[in-house]
Amino acid sequence: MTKDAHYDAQYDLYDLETLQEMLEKARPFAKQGKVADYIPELAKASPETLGVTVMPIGQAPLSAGDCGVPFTMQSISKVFTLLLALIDHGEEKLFEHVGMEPTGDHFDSIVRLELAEPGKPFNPMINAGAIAVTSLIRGSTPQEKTDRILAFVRKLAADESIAIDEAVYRSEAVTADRNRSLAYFLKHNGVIGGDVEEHLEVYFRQCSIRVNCVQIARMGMILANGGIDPDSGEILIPERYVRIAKAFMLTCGMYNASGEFAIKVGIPAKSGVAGGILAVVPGRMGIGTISPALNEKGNSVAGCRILQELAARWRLSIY
Ligand SMILES: NC(=O)CC[C@H](N)C(=O)O
Repeated sequence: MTKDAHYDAQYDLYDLETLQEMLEKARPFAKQGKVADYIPELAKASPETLGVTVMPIGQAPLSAGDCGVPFTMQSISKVFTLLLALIDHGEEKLFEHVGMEPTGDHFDSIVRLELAEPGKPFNPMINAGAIAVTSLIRGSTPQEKTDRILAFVRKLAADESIAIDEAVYRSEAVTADRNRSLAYFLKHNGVIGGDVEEHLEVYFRQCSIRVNCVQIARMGMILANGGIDPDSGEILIPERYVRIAKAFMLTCGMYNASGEFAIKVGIPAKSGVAGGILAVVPGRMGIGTISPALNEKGNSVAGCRILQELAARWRLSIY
């Protein structure tokens, strides 16, 4: 682990009391947000749910609040399909289909697909870019592709019990006119090939993978550790691809609030509309938070707040 001039060993002592205190400080902020309802099944989530897990590399995890409550990954899954597509094809091929720049637009925006030539989505963290990335995942059927994504997620989380929430999957699949529009537009532009409905099926299923804070904290911890499982020493992801994923999380992971998040928190993170956030403190820890009430940009209000409090207390910012 590299330590900068401001670093102090005391920050390696992550204590449960601080975590609980930060969670309680963030709790009132949930009232400022609203649970997503454009996917009807997500509207059933309780806005009161609030949980956090911190998993330092090589140390026991610390959890506070509702860290065991399940939620669907939604856009957090975009980080892992990006990694799998990189493993499947390498970066040269991947970047033929998706760009490297933030957009400043909402996560499901379509506007730049027409305005920017040649219609390539700006980055893999917005819906259009993620659908393009998912279309690249190897496998001969949607089932096979989904199984590979699920196996990858289970391996990183070290939890074979992780499964797809079928109710959320169905709910999204029947209400996804906007994502369908994006996908067909991408096909028209030649960014994706093959059967659009099959790509969408895989995309909706990856978004519906059911996790909890402990599981996403472990996935974040693997990214924090450069792709190596500290328990087994196994390389789960090539380091170069982890760097690409972290760079995208930092610049685009919180969509058009990524700049604000970099200033207030300062660590790579990815949010999802079910209210989860996966955060990575390079060389130190993975963090998972859940609080379903979102701000207008689609990020969990209390989740961002917990991360902001923890970053200030434990000096987590990478800057
Ligand atoms: N921001 C998100 O989490 C979006 C994911 C959601 N499944 C969608 O495609 O709309």
